[in-house]
Amino acid sequence: MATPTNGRATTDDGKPLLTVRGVTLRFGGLTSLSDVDLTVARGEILAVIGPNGAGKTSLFNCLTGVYTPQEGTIEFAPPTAAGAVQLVSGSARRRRSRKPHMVNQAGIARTFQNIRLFAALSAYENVKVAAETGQRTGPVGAMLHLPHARANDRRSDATTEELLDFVGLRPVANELASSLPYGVQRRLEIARALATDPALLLLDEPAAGTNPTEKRELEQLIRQINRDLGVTVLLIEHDMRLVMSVADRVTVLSFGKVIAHGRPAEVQRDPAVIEAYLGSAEAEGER
Ligand SMILES: Nc1ncnc2c1ncn2[C@@H]1O[C@H](COP(=O)(O)OP(=O)(O)OP(=O)(O)O)[C@@H](O)[C@H]1O
Repeated sequence: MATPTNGRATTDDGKPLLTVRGVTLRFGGLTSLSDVDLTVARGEILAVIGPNGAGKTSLFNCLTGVYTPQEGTIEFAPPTAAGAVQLVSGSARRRRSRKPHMVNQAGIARTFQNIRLFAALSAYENVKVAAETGQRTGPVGAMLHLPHARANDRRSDATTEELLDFVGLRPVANELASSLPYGVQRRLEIARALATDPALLLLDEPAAGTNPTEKRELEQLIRQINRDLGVTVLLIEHDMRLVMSVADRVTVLSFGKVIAHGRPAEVQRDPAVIEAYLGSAEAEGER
């Protein structure tokens, strides 16, 4: 594979990779995120948890340029970049936010709560399309089979094959994405995100809809991505067993606010966290 290099574990692991400061996102009268501060350190696995509607996906959408928060800044500092990249910046009157493809070029890749694969393409093609996005071959170069276009094509093939091996999907490389079982599609989506060589991987509920065996395999895969590829992981997940087992640190959101932050065991016994989850369970029961 054109081995991921952006996030390779380095001696400066622990320095901030992503810094979110004072982010507030409103939809009309509804405040989805309220003055959120969060730091993801290079090399770690950070989980963001919280009851339904707490603002977790909104946060991912702010990080990836889908939404522009009305307040706050987001800074990304991958080890390979000369300086920090401002993903969200600007004054109250003039907000600036990088577009999703620019966020990806900067070194952030994501998966989605509802899987978004190219259903009519094979598993192989899904990953290869992503591997090609980072390359500079234009349509004319590709059409004329120019030498650099052929070299890029070979590189994309190598990356695709190695990533499919990495996630254990080489045997289904030629199957249509839509024909694969749900848990396999989730792994494929992760391989596709990794093909863009990210320093930071955002996983939005990767265990949703998977069975217990797939959950265990996913847990292992997240660890391998972090340890073997040196990719920092920011994870949204409802499955507490998975969160408690893979996360180095956990941030808890409730009604758009950060209510707790720390090591998994600390967060688990934090009264504010217990209250937030109990409250949401009671509200569910009342429906
Ligand atoms: N595009 C939007 N327009 C209006 N409101 C929105 C929009 N996106 C999110 N919201 C609202 O923002 C709040 C937070 O939603 P969000 O999806 O971020 O929560 P979540 O923590 O990811 O929830 P879940 O765990 O159920 O996925 C909710 O009240 C939601 O209805």
